[in-house]
Amino acid sequence: MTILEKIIATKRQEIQRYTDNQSSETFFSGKGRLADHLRHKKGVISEIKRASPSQGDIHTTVDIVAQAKQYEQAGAAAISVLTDETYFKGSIDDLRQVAQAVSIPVLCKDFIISEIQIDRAKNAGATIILLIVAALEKVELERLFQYAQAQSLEILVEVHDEEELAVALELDAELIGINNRDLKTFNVSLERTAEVAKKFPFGGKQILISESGIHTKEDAKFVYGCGASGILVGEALMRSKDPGAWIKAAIKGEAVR
Ligand SMILES: O=P(O)(O)OC[C@@H](O)[C@@H](O)c1c[nH]c2ccccc12
Repeated sequence: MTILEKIIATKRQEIQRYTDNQSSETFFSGKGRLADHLRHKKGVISEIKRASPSQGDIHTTVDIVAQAKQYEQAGAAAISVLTDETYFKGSIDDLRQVAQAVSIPVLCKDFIISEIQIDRAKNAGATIILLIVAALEKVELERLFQYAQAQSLEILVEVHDEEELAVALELDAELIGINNRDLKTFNVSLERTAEVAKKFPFGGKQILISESGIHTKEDAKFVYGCGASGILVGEALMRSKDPGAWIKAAIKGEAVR
């Protein structure tokens, strides 16, 4: 069993137990669209990530609201919040707190396999959800994609290779993330972005986001140079003493395509 299969199996059990789905209050309005931001300028999607299966604990005691506000003040394009409890030590309440505290788009970062999770993300204040091509059958992916669209959510479709990119393009996804980390082996290489970008239809409505393993300003520059409009950064920001400075430097280091 790969780690991805293990996470999905756990998720199937977890969603049976969700009880907090009744909230009708949303913090949706006025946050804007990530796609609109990234169409005009390069951006950093800054992540709240307490722990991960590959790194173990990263920063479990973090004040997530203070961290999110620092991201926003530094000019982050959006904030990503890990909501998986078992493997990432996150929670839907983390997302709710962050969504209330900031006025930029908020991504619910989880392994979504059911509409229940999409409702829950929206109720907590997410404006973007993640759908991982490698985690879903094509019919499920299509169904969840359409469901999220109908809820006016933005959808980041995550791919890892050319074949998965083709699936994302078939869906007509606007936000496409290339995960530099292979969720089956945990291997990380920024070359993934370079490789998959060769097949990316630049100039159309699709927006490329490079995800994972971006640690330095040079890394950011490299993937922006491959054509990424956005980068998704977790660990480097969670370990940084000054995440605001990191974000500003990454934006400044942008390479023009
Ligand atoms: O911490 P990193 O290497 O900067 O990575 C952030 C983000 O890309 C990563 O958390 C991620 C990308 N896709 C995912 C899917 C599920 C969980 C986590 C992820």
